[in-house]
Amino acid sequence: MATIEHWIDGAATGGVSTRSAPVFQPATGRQQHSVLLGEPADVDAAVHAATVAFAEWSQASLSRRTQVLFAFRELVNAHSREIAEIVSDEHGKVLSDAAGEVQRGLEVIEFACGIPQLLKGAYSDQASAGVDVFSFREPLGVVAGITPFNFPAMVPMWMHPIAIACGNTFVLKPSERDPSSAGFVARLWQRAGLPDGVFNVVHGDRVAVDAILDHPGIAAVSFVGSTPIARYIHQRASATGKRVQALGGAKNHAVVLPDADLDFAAEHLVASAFGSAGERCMAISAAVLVGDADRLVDLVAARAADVKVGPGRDPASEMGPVITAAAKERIENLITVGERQGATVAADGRGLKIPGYEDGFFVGPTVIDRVTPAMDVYTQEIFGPVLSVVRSADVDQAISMINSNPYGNGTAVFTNSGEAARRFQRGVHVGMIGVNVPIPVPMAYYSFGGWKDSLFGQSHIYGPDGVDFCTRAKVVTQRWPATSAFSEASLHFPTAR
Ligand SMILES: NC(=O)c1ccc[n+]([C@@H]2O[C@H](COP(=O)([O-])OP(=O)(O)OC[C@H]3O[C@@H](n4cnc5c(N)ncnc54)[C@H](O)[C@@H]3O)[C@@H](O)[C@H]2O)c1
Repeated sequence: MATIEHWIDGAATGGVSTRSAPVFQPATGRQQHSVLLGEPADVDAAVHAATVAFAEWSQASLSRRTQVLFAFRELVNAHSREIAEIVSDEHGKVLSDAAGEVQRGLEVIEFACGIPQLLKGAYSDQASAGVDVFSFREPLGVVAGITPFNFPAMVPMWMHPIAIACGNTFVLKPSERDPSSAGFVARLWQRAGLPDGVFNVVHGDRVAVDAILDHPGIAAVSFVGSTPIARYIHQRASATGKRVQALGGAKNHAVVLPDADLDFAAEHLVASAFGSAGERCMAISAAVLVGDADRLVDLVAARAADVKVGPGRDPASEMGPVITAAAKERIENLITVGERQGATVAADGRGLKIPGYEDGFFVGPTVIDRVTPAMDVYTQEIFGPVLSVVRSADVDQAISMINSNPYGNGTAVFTNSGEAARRFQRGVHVGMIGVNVPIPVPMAYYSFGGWKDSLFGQSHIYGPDGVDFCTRAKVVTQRWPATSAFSEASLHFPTAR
């Protein structure tokens, strides 16, 4: 059985790693291969390669950087089907979802293609004082990315194309549950002409993560994953003086107001809650219903029962399995606890067996009605195909429910009232808001991130904020000729005109 290796300084390597973890195929429940678990010395080797490569890459002409990025974009596009197949097999999501994830990654690469040419500072005309004052942005050095299992191709692509476009070098620590696309992408970077050592992959668990967080050669850490780990990463990386952005988990509410088109709302609730088996940071996890809740619950439960669950590679499947046997057990257990705490199960996905895939980690679409904010199924991030229905008296109660929740990733409102939508947008404490659409999918050209426990660190990820995160400004004040008449006081403390 194959073992997935690290990618350091332009080559696959086992490094000093002796530990490995099994990688399962969620549809069959069988082990597909293993992945090496990196040691601190493996991280050190990757950081060393990235540091050496930084000397050349940070000085590469803007035209060269742009050409490499365009070539990388072409290669990812040409191999998008293969990347999607790797993702679908290891993660379990249906092939169309995996292909969609690669497309979103491509959009970030396209955004990154323009960065080298557009990376600008500012100029201040101080000609009267005989000086020029200008600023420019420089890359930081070695940037590390630590990523979750749920978008194994896309989330790393939120990070490395922008970091590399800005002139940094990169060390990626992907999720150990679906690690294979990282090495595939590394080879595409190499074929695109990226110098060896600029993009490296170290697989592993918390041992490799801690080695990254403590490594003095790493300037910045970008993390996406669950809230407890995001909080930990932010604290530990900050303690060692690194720039850090850490995106955490989510509990996304969608509020349906009485004037909304209920069929339309039901369709979107189902697509958002059960797409990729609910393993999306922007999945709607709680539907807050104001008004005719019974009718909407019936519509959603009927649609949930119609979702075709099966292996990701079957073109008929609309939803695949969840990532691990442990995730299946945790999700099913939460549903049972919800029932015990007084909720009613309107569509039940527990114990689902798919013919021919009896050992797969399948949980069917589940709708739990009459959930209250005190129940575990509401307070915990489920990260599975479960939609909780909470009934609310009015929009203000719904807003205060959302704001009392520690997560602040995204939310949505379904209504035909512009005034209610506007009140909702202004009132909620979250980072991404959908109006008559589910939680918006992040786009490449604007920065995004959650509020509260969904984002640690000030900077958001990708888009313009990603460029700021991956660079720092230098301000130059210069006087030519060196001997020209100049008054320091006139520059910094101009006298009244
Ligand atoms: N906010 C966003 O945009 C966004 C996007 C995608 C996923 N997510 C979140 O990611 C989570 C799902 O992904 P996951 O289960 O892979 O997250 P996770 O936090 O378990 O793992 C993320 C990364 O951290 C590492 N890690 C795990 N435990 C660690 C520990 N104790 N010490 C150090 N490192 C550790 C993992 O190896 C992995 O690379 C969900 O909470 C989801 O909401 C958020």
